[in-house]
Amino acid sequence: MNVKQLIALNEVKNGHNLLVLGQSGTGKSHLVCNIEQELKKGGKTVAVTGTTGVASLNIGGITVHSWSGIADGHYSNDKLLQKLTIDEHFQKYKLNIKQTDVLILDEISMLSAKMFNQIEFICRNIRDSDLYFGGIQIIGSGDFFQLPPVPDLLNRDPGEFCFKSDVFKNVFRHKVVLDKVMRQDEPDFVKAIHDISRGELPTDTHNLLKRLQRPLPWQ
Ligand SMILES: Nc1ncnc2c1ncn2[C@@H]1O[C@H](COP(=O)(O)OP(=O)(O)OP(=O)(O)O)[C@@H](O)[C@H]1O
Repeated sequence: MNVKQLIALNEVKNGHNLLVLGQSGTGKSHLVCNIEQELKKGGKTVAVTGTTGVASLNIGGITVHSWSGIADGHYSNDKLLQKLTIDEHFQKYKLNIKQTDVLILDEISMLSAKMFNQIEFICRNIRDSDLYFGGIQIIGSGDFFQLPPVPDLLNRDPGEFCFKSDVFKNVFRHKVVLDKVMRQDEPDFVKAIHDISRGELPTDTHNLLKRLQRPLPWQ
């Protein structure tokens, strides 16, 4: 692992909630897998979750929706809590919440504020605690310049970024920004990805993209 990744791992080992940010290819998923292994070695129960099926598969986890029972978000907080308390079909989710020491939320940029708040609410209440997430250690990882949450108006979720939630600000007091792209080592290409992810197109990036233009094979 590189220096920033090691700093992040250390923060986690010290028991802090941690937000890991960094553009595409900076090694966020790589770090998450290492964190999982290290914590498991130390005897912790770690839940590795992502916000989409593909993101979860990438890190060998499950979606946070299937870990927690929030499904597509159509339950109110009280209804979901009631289901987790008395519905036998929800006991596996209740067990997840009760038994987990560390919850990893990968690709957190796609998790809406409403979903984030609901997960926090059920964890706190099921674990009967005053602490955020009922004291589960939370590791969020992602890049808010990548995909945003999908609005779900049917379930009254406008798709606000989770960082807009006050809970988010209080939960993530520790943050590490990974800044070394590990996936590519061509500086021009790395810079181009950085520019484009921020919606910018300076002349050098524009020229690089134009240089890559070629006719499609069937043209
Ligand atoms: N410390 C490291 N040493 C060697 N290879 C690394 C290291 N960290 C990451 N990598 C490699 O760099 C590549 C990109 O890493 P990774 O997929 O974790 O990035 P990411 O930030 O999650 O990217 P994205 O945001 O696109 O999902 C992977 O092939 C990974 O194995």
